[in-house]
Amino acid sequence: MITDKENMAGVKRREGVTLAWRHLSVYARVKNKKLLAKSTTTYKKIIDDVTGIIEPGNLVAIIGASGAGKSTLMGCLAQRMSGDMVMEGSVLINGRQASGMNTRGISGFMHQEDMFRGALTVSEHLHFLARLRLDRRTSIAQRARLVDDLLRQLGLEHCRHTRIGAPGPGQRVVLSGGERKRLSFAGECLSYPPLLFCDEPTTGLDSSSALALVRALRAMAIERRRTVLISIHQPGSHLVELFHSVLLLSQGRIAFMGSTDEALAFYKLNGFECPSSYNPADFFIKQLAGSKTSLKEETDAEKLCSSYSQSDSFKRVQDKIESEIKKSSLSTSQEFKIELKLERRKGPRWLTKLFWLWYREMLEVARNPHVQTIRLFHKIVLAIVVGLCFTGTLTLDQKGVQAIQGVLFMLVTENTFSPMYAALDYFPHQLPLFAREHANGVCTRLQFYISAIASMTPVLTLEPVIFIAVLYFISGLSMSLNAYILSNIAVILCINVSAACGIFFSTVFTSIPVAMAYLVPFDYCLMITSGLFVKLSTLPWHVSWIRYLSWMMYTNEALSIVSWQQVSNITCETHRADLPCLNSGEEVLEKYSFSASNLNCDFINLFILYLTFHILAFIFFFFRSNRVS
Ligand SMILES: Nc1ncnc2c1ncn2[C@@H]1O[C@H](COP(=O)(O)OP(=O)(O)OP(=O)(O)O)[C@@H](O)[C@H]1O
Repeated sequence: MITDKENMAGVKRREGVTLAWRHLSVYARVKNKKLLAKSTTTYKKIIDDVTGIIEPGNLVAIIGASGAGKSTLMGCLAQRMSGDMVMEGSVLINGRQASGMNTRGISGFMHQEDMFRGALTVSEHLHFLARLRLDRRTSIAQRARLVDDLLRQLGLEHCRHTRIGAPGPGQRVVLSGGERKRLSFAGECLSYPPLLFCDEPTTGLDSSSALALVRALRAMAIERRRTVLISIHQPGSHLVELFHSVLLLSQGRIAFMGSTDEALAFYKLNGFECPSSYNPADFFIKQLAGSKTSLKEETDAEKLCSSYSQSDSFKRVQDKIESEIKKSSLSTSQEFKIELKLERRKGPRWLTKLFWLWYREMLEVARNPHVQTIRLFHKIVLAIVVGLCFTGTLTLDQKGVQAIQGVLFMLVTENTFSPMYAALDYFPHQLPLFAREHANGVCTRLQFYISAIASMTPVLTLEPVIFIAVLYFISGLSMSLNAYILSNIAVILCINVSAACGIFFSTVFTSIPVAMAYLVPFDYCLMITSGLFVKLSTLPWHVSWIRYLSWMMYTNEALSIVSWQQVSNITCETHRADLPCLNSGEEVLEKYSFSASNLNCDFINLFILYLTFHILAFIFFFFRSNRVS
């Protein structure tokens, strides 16, 4: 077993915390959207005036039928409620009002549905979590030992180098359900938090895996004096024996809280005797899920809840809470912080976290090479097809002017639309996992956002470089080295602005189809004002401002300038004076309302658009992730 000394270098052993809650009610905010009238909000009561206490060294199980409110109560106690929930009453840690920051700082939360980055191996997942969550003074050797010990203790050693895998279409799940649960538990055990919440940890496990997991939880509670609260559907009798206490929940109310024997005695007192051959948990749930026989009559569950609120067991709970509050009033808030070891904890440095988050994202990109390979293959094939269409047409005469502008426009469109639509999926897809990691203190919103963008940038740089190289080579477009480099910079900026715009739309709208519905007309406006279809100086005043938002226009102008500014003689095939003839690159630029002096401005404007889209996207991401978490 790993000792606390090894776990947190320099940090003294934690004494454990007492979690209590008084008159706690939780409501779900339900918005009733109406088509033509103002939408209204109603509140649905999910947890109804509950009071309870859990002391250190105890493993307590919330037992109740499906929909009883187990997950909601646990989320509320752990201060990890979803944004549409409202809480009333108080949650106390060591007798003091718990704040979200304090609770999350000292607790771990194992969710009902596990979520991982499927491309990582079991060992990598734990190593990353250790780097992102443990005290910065934990040495590399200590971290490695901690991970090794956890893998051994939880029977995950045989799959330490196995990829976790991900469920879903086109994905492969490699770890079994039980291994995923144990891995999820291992992640929470890394820092051995004084408070551990596990929402349905045994769901989907066979009885022996469930037993092993609950035994590990019990051992953690006893040996390390941790406070462990789990919710469980229908535990087998061999599991019930392992709980120090059960919290029986029915429709958001507590029907009993205490040891299993006390619960059986309480039930008996209320006229419900558990047959000796029965699993107590099944018996409890059977009564809790009982239905009304008439409108006036109380259900068995309601009777039990009312009886419990008058019982001696409930009074004892109240007395314990009172005594906790009294004890806490004797200490100062500084002493409280010291008690929780909050002030001594030194999390990883901001930039260190950012680096590991970025590294993890890059590993995911590298581990999914087929996605990148398909994208690169698509680019190369398209560049070849476009290049072949223009072969032999890119001459310095009147027909060549149109062909060269066509090639340049292809560069713009190909590096605008596909990256923009591809980016729409990224944040909605990552948001649930981010919300969990954020609540567990793994990363801040800004760290997550920057690491995600930084991991996309290498691909968004490589793709246009390859596309331009193949297209220019096949089509035979000749230009100076300087012009070639500037073209690359313009197109790299273009693709990154497009992706930033896609990300912005994906953070504003909750669904991808809705985002697409708004993005398509926006694209058309940008394309029409890009300079190819209509002379910009002739645009009517009410739409002419759109071109200032059009990165397609800036890129088109920059590419046109670098391609034409050095050209001084364009052949005029016709000698008829009444037909227009472009004699120089300057005249070509003039035809499209472009000016050679705008080159630097185009680059700067592209960069400003890149920053603006990301800043706006981050603001929307901030508020949206708030709602999710
Ligand atoms: N955001 C919400 N809006 C409206 N109702 C909600 C919301 N979240 C939960 N509920 C309702 O609250 C009740 C309790 O839900 P909760 O998930 O806490 O139950 P549970 O006991 O954990 O169920 P299970 O064992 O099936 O996971 C359910 O009836 C559920 O439909």
